[in-house]
Amino acid sequence: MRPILTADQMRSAEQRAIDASTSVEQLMERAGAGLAEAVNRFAGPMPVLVLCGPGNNGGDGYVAARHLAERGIEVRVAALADPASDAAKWARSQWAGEVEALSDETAEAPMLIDALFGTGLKRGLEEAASERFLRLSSRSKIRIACDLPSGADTDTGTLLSQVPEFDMTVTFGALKPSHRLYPAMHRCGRVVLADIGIEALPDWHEIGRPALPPLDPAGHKYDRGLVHALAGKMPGAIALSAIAAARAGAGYVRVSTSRPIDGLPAAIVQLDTAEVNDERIGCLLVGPGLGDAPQVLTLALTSRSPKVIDADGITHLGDPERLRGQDAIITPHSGEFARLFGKIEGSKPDQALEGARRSEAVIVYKGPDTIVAAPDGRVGFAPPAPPWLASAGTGDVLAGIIAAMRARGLPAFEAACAGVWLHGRAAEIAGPQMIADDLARAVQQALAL
Ligand SMILES: NC(=O)C1=CN([C@@H]2O[C@H](COP(=O)(O)OP(=O)(O)OC[C@H]3O[C@@H](n4cnc5c(N)ncnc54)[C@H](OP(=O)(O)O)[C@@H]3O)[C@@H](O)[C@H]2O)[C@H](O)CC1
Ligand SMILES: [K+]
Repeated sequence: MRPILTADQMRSAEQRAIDASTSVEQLMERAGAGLAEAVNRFAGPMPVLVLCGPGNNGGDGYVAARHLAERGIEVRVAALADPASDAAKWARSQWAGEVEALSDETAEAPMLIDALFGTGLKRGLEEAASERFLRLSSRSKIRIACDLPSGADTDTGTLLSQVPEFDMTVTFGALKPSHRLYPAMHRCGRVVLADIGIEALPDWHEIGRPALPPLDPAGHKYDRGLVHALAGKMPGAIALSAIAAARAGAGYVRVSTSRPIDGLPAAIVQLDTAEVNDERIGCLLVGPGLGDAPQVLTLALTSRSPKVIDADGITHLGDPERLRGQDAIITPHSGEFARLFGKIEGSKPDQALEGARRSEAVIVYKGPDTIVAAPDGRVGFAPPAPPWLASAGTGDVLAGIIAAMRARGLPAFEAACAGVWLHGRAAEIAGPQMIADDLARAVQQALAL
C-alpha cells in the first residue's frame, strides 16, 4: 500500500532524513533522477520542455532536465523566476544548458514537464504565469507533473488556479492527499511514486488490492461468513446488496423480509423472522431500501454482531453517538455525512476522521474520491474508480461487498478498504454500460483476478 503524507508530514519526513545526514541536495538529486527515469520509461525519447518554479519543485525540474539530457534527449528549460532556495540554486548550477525566461514567446515542445510548484504552493498561480502554463500544456502531446500538478493544493484536492489534465504525475517518498482527492486527483493521470530514501510510516495510505484470509479446506458455510441483511420498504436494493455479498464470497447470505423478494438467487435464504442476536452472524447489513422503517434500524442496533449501515439506515440514525460500541461501518455520501455530523471543518479526510472519532465507527465517505476513516486515525484513499460507478444501486452493491468482507473475518477498517477496492475493480470489469446488477456479478471476477 502506498503511503500518503500531507505537506507538513512530508516536510517532517524530509527533516528526519536531513537529521540522519542526508542533504536536501541529495534528496533533490534522487527526486529529479526518479522523475527523469519515469519520464523516460513512460514516454521515451521525445523533446521536452521543463518549466521550473522558484522553489525545490523547480529544483527537481533542473535535475530531471540534466538526467534527460544525459540520455540524449532534447531538453529545454524555461524558468518562471530565479531559484529562491539554496538547493534549487544548486540544481540550476548543475544544469549546463540554457535557461529561458518563461514568457508569451516560449515555444512548446511535444512533452511538457511541470516543475513550477509542488508542496510549497500557497496560492493560485498569477494570471500571466497561469496563461503561459495553460497555453504550453495545451500544445504539448504529453504532460507530466513533478510531484503535483501546479495549482493543486497539496492537502485538500482543491485547485487554487486552473490546472490542465496531466498524463502522469511523479511524486516522491509518499503520495500526497491531492493525488487521491477530487478534483485534483482527476488532473494527475497515472501517479508514479519514486523512492528518495525518506521513511514514511503514516496512518494514511492508498487502498490497494486486499489480502483476504485463505479459505479453510475443512471450513463450513458459517466459517466463510454469514451476512444477515434486513430488508425494508424497497427490497430491490437489499437484493442487490445480498447478491453482492454472496458474490464477494460470504459463505451464507440471509435476508429478513416481510414479503418475498422476486429474483433473488435460490442460494440466498429469505426469512420472515429477524433473529439479529444469532451468534453465527458475521455481519448484519441494514439500510439499503429501508425507507421509512426506523424500527428496523433500532432492531439492528440491539444486535451484538458487527454491522454495515448504509443509505436510509444512516438517515434514521439521527445522532452519531448511537453508533458508539456498535462495531459499525457506515457508508455515507456527502449529503448523508452532512446530515449525520453537521458541519465539520477541514479537508475530506479531516472531516471523515472527526466523524469516525465521534461515532466510534469506521466511515466509508463515498464520492468521486471515496475514503475510509477509522476512529484510531487511519485513512485509506481509494484509487480512481470508473465514472460509470455513479448509477442507481451501486451503493447497495458496495454495502454488500463490505458486509461480506467483514463476515469473512477482516477487521472493520480492512473490510471497508477491501470492499471499496473490489467495488472499483468490479466496475472496471463490468464496463461503461453496466447496471448495478452486472456490478454485483462482476465482484466474483474482481476477487479472482
Ligand atoms: N519534501 C521532500 O522530501 C522533498 C521535496 N522536494 C521537492 O520540493 C518541493 C517542495 O519545495 P518547496 O520549495 O517547499 O515548494 P515549491 O517548490 O512548491 O514552491 C515554493 C516556492 O514558491 C513560492 N510560491 C508559492 N506559491 C506561489 C505562487 N502561487 N506564485 C508564485 N510563487 C509561489 C514560494 O515563495 P513565497 O515567497 O510565496 O513563500 C516559494 O519560493 C516538493 O514538491 C518536491 O518537488 C525535493 O526536491 C526533495 C525532497
Ligand atoms: K509541479
